[in-house]
Amino acid sequence: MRISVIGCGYLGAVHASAMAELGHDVVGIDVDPAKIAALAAGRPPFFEPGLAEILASATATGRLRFSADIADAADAEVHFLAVGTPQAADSNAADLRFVDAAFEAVVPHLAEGALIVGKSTVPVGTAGRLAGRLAELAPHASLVWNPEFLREGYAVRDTLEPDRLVYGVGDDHAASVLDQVYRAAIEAGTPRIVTDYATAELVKVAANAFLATKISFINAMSEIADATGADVTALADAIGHDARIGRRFLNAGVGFGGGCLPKDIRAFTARAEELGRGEALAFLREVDAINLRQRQRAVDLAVAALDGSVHRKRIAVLGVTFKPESDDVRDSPALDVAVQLKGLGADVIATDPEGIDNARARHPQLDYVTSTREALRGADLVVLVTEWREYRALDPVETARLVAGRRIIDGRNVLDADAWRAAGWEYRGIGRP
Ligand SMILES: NC(=O)c1ccc[n+]([C@@H]2O[C@H](COP(=O)([O-])OP(=O)(O)OC[C@H]3O[C@@H](n4cnc5c(N)ncnc54)[C@H](O)[C@@H]3O)[C@@H](O)[C@H]2O)c1
Ligand SMILES: O=c1ccn([C@@H]2O[C@H](COP(=O)(O)OP(=O)(O)O[C@H]3O[C@H](CO)[C@@H](O)[C@H](O)[C@H]3O)[C@@H](O)[C@H]2O)c(=O)[nH]1
Repeated sequence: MRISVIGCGYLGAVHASAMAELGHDVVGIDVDPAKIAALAAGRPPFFEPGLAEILASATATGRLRFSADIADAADAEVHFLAVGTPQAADSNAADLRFVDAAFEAVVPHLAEGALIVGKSTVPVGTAGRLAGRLAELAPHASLVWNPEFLREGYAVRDTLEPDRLVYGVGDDHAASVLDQVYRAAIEAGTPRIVTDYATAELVKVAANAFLATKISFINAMSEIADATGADVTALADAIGHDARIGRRFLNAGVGFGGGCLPKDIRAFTARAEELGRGEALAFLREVDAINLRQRQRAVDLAVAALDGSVHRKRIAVLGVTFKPESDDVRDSPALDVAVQLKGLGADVIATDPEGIDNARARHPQLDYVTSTREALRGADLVVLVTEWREYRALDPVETARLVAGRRIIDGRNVLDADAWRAAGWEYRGIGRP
């Protein structure tokens, strides 16, 4: 099929490349000329495992093109909207300016029978509003909301082999067109839920609210574990054996960040308040508060490890991205911890395999080094805040030779506490004795 993907960020660039990989004829559109130039040259503008390969092969065949001119999307049968919906500058609500602008920009170019497919995460009610506007401006076209559930770090696989497909539709025709787009996944048995706009929009934010709640639940347990000498990782293993609970997303630590979970639970809360149902989601405020407290707890542990003051102490911060296998530093707990330590007067040396450029652009006041050894050399304290494989694999004996003081805070509970203590380290995890 002929497809356009409007917005080529973390979601859109992967979606465009994956659709071309499936054999569709795709044009990616973005307002950022630098991003378009990189993508058109077959270079991913961000780090995402597997993206470089499918981007290069699809651009080489000519099945995947990029343009900054929306008119180049005119002959597409299906237009995916994948622009950002960040938190508004002055409230918890989602900023829908980019969705509205992209929608208004594509409408004049819609061919007879064209389909607009919303992928961005939006407040419930947005699709209904846009469908009303489409009926006025281009009654020959229709709209579907098809939320995206990919995880950064696994984005290519999640797009090609999703857990489920959700279509919020206004008519049956739209669903059959989208079935052609996703034929490969449907034939492979991917569950497909066809529903109304509001339900589809809610499925997305409900899923993220549930995941965020699960993480904050275990982080709340980690606070109680710290107060009682219990071990939150053993607790998570034990409750996780109950299939109704499940072990995944029960890793206590510095908490969740990124361009999705934090802003999505806030936008969901704000939308519930607009609907006069703020109380129903009041618990999400607590989920957010617990999450932010985890960052403070890591900072407090650092201060305690250095006998009450980090001032002028050299602290190696391992990781700046919000999770491993991504260069994304949006609302990153790791970067937040580094910035807070710097604010307390520490000499922070931060390192990360992929995130340094993005981190430096946001927080130029920190010192960054690309080599882990260089970050560790002479450190009074090591703080592991993003669980990159390289950091999980650190050898306590070898690491001890590099540092000035054998103190480590494991902000992701991924190290073998016994092994580190045996090598003479003062080890502190989150909710671990
Ligand atoms: N990142 C993820 O893992 C992920 C997963 C699922 C859903 N989402 C949702 O997808 C949406 C996009 O997220 P993202 O992380 O890709 O954001 P992003 O900021 O990385 O990308 C958004 C892109 O849209 C472009 N853009 C803005 N206005 C435009 C316009 N009028 N026309 C064309 N392009 C325009 C921007 O230049 C940018 O490249 C959000 O709603 C997000 O919540 C993201
Ligand atoms: O047990 C856990 C699991 C995750 N995290 C943290 O939670 C954050 C989010 O992780 P993850 O959900 O894997 O990353 P995202 O790529 O942001 O993906 C989420 O947000 C996307 C955008 O909406 C959705 O599409 C995905 O389904 C949803 O998982 C990261 O900071 C993780 O470190 C924890 O602290 N403990």
